[in-house]
Amino acid sequence: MAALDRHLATALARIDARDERRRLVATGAGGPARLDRAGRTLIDFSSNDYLGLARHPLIAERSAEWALRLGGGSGASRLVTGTLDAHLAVEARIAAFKGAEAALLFPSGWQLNAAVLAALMKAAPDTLLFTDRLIHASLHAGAAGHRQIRFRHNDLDHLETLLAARAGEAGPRLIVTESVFSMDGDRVDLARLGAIARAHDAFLYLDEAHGTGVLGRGGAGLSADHPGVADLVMGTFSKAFGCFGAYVAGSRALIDYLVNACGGFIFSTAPPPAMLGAIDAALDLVPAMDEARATLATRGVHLRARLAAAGIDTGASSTQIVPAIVGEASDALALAAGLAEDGLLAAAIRPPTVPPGTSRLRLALRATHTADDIDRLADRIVARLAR
Ligand SMILES: Cc1ncc(COP(=O)(O)O)c(C=O)c1O
Repeated sequence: MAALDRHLATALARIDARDERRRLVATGAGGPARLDRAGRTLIDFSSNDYLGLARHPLIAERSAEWALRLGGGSGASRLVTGTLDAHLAVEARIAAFKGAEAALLFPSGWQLNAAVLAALMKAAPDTLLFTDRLIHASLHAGAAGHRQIRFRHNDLDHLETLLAARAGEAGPRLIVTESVFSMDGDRVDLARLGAIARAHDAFLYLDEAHGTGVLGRGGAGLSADHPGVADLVMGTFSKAFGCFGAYVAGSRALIDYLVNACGGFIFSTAPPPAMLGAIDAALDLVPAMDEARATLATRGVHLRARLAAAGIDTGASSTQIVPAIVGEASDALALAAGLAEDGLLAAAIRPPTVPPGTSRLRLALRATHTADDIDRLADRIVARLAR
């Protein structure tokens, strides 16, 4: 056993002692908004497949068709021989979908944020980096090595105060936030944020991982309803799009810079044809899914009303992500375990993912949940918390 192995074992033992050991559990498909686990079918309130597209036949078929026609792998990075006509065609479709000059594909949203934010900071290391307190872990990875000036979550007054306090300092300004926050389901006030960014000559980086496909004109995200406000918009195809991969959209100059300076793009093999085919099919489907988006919004309104009527805090949620905030980590874990007995899968989210005292169930709704599914969930949460 190498010395490092002993450190790994010690670290794992510490995780065990804190009761925080996580394990991978195999999960199978179990029908619309259902999944199979350990021989049982559960109603799934944990996945991010908001439009129910992950098992859509058109996505699976086109993915298979492009793999059969173009191959299983791309063979090299995009700048060497990895760029196919299909990459350029899909990127042109994404740019049109987002109303942007240009777009670039990445293998995942995590990799994109980690690589793209780092590349922006590299262009001007004296950049003042303003970040919402609740930005995703991948954005922290991108900001590594740089001081973040963090504003209270979605508190734009606080952001303005911080920007004003540094008005005399040198260096460009960069604001990083999300359109829909993954643990709270609340959204940013993009019109006001845009005005603040303009007033302070700040570049606005917007993560639309949870907004893409769900919000905005044709599901193009919140930014689609506020053209020109964000300088850079990223999103992922792994959630509402039901497939995999991620995009960054913005000006031609921004995308050209990333092609030339973003290490996570340059030194990574080009996304494979199967991924491109799946995204291409989802781009055919998503803009036409206004009815599914309306159903999803209605389900959220109904669930929040049911939980509020029972005195359960759902925070500032206004989207398909509804937290049921219960307080202590042990309470959230007990509630999730109880719901699993009832046939309902809902993830318990605890510190450090959320602040202490705000442990919760993160309820992720889908257009394919029925009204009865939502009522059953609300009934069981209310009954279990009343015990
Ligand atoms: C806000 C946010 N950004 C980025 C990501 C990463 O996206 P992906 O799952 O495609 O890696 C996630 C995924 O959980 C997310 O919630």
